Amino acid sequence: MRELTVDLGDRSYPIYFGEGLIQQAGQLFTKHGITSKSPLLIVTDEHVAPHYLSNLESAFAASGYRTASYIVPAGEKSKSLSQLEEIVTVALEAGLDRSSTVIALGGGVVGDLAGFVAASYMRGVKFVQIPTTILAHDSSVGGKVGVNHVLAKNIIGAFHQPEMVLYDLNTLRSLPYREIVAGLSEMIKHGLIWDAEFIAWLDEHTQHLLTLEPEALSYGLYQGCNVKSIVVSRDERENDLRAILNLGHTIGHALEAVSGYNELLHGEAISIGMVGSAKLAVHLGYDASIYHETKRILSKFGLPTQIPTHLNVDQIMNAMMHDKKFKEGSMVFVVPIAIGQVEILKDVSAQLVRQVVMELKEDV
Ligand SMILES: NC(=O)c1ccc[n+]([C@@H]2O[C@H](COP(=O)([O-])OP(=O)(O)OC[C@H]3O[C@@H](n4cnc5c(N)ncnc54)[C@H](O)[C@@H]3O)[C@@H](O)[C@H]2O)c1
Ligand SMILES: O=C(O)C(=O)C[C@@H](O)[C@H](O)[C@H](O)COP(=O)(O)O
Ligand SMILES: [Zn+2]
Repeated sequence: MRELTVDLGDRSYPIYFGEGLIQQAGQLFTKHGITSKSPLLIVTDEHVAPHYLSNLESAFAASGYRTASYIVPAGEKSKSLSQLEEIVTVALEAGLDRSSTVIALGGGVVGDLAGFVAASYMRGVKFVQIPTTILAHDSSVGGKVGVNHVLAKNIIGAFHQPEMVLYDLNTLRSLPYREIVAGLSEMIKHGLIWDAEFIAWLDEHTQHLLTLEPEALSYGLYQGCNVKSIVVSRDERENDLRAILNLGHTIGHALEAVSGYNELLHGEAISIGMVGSAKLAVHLGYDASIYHETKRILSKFGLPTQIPTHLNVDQIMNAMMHDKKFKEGSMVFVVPIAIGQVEILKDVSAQLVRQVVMELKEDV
């Protein structure tokens, strides 16, 4: 079993990576002092529940914990205020109090939603992440939780760190291939923003990752989480450095919003966004090799690098104006300046971004 610590002083927490951790969940909760007279509330989704919910419930029962559970529809549309309200109803009916714990069993959608329930129920209860997608190596670490608004992604939310993260690598075996590919997009992002050696390793192990070879998968997830936890430990509330984790997200979030949150997967949208940021860097005078290398590695993993032609440029530009990095009329963009290194540029011209979006549609 691999282990990492997210270093946040007295709110530090462990990430455990291993096979069969769901079966050990009750023991790990007890080891970490998570006790509760009320039931633990497990939030999951309709694809994950049939595979893993009863195993998790049995593991808790074997350690003397009672559980309640709630299953949301799968997909981005469940990151909504209406789902949050449904879960709060279940929490009240099950008798959760201020000492209770909410558990996310699923991908980033369940993690963000359940985390926001934990952040807001009775003004905050404990939270544990049990990620079941590759993408969730990113979403389960760092404490960003929240839901979407029809006009903008993740616009209602909070920072609420988990007590721990239990990454049971066996769960990844049931992922559809498209979700494996999309999840690897954020792993590549962690290399592009911080670690050129990790990009070289990803390049070498592409097939091992796409086929879920156990040692490659475990190391890739570990190193992705390692980059994320270093950044979060240095700037938990995104005052400055943490914005680098947003590489590709200004364009990517806009693409998700204008396509109705059901066409592009998050990792796919971020892949296109990262190519856009690299293109922007070239327009700003950085070396063209950054763009070619970014596009090459993403394509090698089978990720999209072009905006679907039917999406409207004006709508994409409007959606970008709702980005949380858009401050006082200025577009803030994270751009790669070398492989493994990015810069946060304030005051990027909207005209130039528009040109990049148009080029991304035409694949020039
Ligand atoms: N909070 C953060 O820091 C952060 C970071 C990155 C992404 N996110 C958010 O995460 C979300 C995307 O996460 P995601 O890609 O995990 O999406 P997801 O949670 O929708 O999961 C992807 C799909 O896989 C299914 N699934 C999940 N685990 C499975 C398993 N083990 N076997 C079979 N099917 C399984 C789900 O039901 C869903 O259909 C987005 O909303 C994004 O904004 C948040
Ligand atoms: O943790 C972060 O910080 C990130 O930016 C990680 C992103 O991959 C993630 O998609 C995050 O939810 C985006 O945050 P937002 O503040 O732009 O909504
Ligand atoms: Zn993301």
